[in-house]
Amino acid sequence: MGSKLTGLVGWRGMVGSVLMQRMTEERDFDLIEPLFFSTSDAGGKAPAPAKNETTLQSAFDLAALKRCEIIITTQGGDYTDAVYAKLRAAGWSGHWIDAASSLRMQKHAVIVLDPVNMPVIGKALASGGKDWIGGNCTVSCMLMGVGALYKAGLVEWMNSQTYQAASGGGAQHMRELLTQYGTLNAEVKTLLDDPGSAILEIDRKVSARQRALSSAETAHFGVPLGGSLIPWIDKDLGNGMSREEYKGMAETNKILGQGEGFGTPAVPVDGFCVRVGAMRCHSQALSFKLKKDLPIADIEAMIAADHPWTKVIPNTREATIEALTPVAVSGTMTIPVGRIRKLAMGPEYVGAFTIGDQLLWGAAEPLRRMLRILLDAAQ
Ligand SMILES: NC(=O)C1=CN([C@@H]2O[C@H](COP(=O)(O)OP(=O)(O)OC[C@H]3O[C@@H](n4cnc5c(N)ncnc54)[C@H](OP(=O)(O)O)[C@@H]3O)[C@@H](O)[C@H]2O)C=CC1
Ligand SMILES: N[C@@H](CC(=O)OP(=O)(O)O)C(=O)O
Repeated sequence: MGSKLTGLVGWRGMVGSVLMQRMTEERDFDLIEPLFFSTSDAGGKAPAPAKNETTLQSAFDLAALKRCEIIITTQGGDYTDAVYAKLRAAGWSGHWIDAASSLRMQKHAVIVLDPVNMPVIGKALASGGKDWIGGNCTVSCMLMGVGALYKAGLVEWMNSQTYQAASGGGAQHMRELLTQYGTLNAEVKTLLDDPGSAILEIDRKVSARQRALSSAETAHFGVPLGGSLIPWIDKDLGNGMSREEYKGMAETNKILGQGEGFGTPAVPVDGFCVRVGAMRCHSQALSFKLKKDLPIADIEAMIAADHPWTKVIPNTREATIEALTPVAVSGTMTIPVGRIRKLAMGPEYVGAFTIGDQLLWGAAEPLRRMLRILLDAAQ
């Protein structure tokens, strides 16, 4: 083996660039023949990991796509909507690995997060599954942190309150956030430079500038995010819930192979999803009702033993502010879980706080690992 023709679509985007970086670090390109696609530069030069196929193919050319045994796309949902069904209708029976949400809840698709759901992936592989979709970043990062409790069947329900980074919106959203921070700083720079200036005057000027940000300055988030937050992410489902909040319960249960479509009860998962001014880490405060009263030490031990990337942070002020922040986690594969303690509601109620880099475990890494699973299975 070692030369499966693998199509890469979306490789120069933000998620795609992180995927390329991880594939290079893990030497995945040694195991495949990559074929690079583009929606904007067909005929151009493919990037460095290219071997024999050095010309960019059109990402809408079904004949070129059909040549691939595996296609990995991080191009986005509009691309998936435009191409996937046509490609299958044209008789393509290869493996489709996708970061977009479009196909996630379809019956034929598996949401991939192998440290959590390898048995679900293995079962689908054995029965001829071909569609492998990365989960919502918040859900994937949460399950990478506390999946051990779900796997042990301990969770009666879970409430989550998220603090989601600008990167979840895309590259332009990150730029907008930083530009807003700069604008606000510039507004009060002179006052900040004067240690004797009045803080309420600084606050007044910042608030006035935030409210005066133009539509161009808030083009991506719609309202100011720098120095503020936005308690709504993704579409309005019309039932009081945001689509991001809906994904919490739907995707968590589907990843675990339970609930609708699996003939078992779903674990209730609900809460609020909030955009904050972090760069690329999604943080979440979780409250569990467990099915039994377990000592905190046992819960910590289960989480710590689950897989190599999770790390229990002692529930102390020092350890928390050192290791349980987006700044500490950004760009790393570690999923810290801290603030683990019993809640006042009763002995079965447990709280935790977890953080994950939403471009790594939240987007690129589960796709990369699925590629490896397919390559291993073919050996
Ligand atoms: N952002 C996130 O946190 C997450 C995103 N996803 C999924 O991944 C999809 C892609 O997201 P993301 O990577 O943020 O999207 P990007 O906007 O960064 O990239 C998408 C595509 O835009 C085109 N593009 C146009 N201009 C540029 C430019 N200046 N630099 C780079 N690419 C450019 C590229 O296509 P081409 O080369 O063909 O022109 C690229 O593949 C999302 O739509 C979503 O479905 C999933 C989980 C998390
Ligand atoms: N909606 C996520 C990012 C994302 O792309 O999610 P999904 O893959 O479920 O569409 C966020 O804004 O943080």
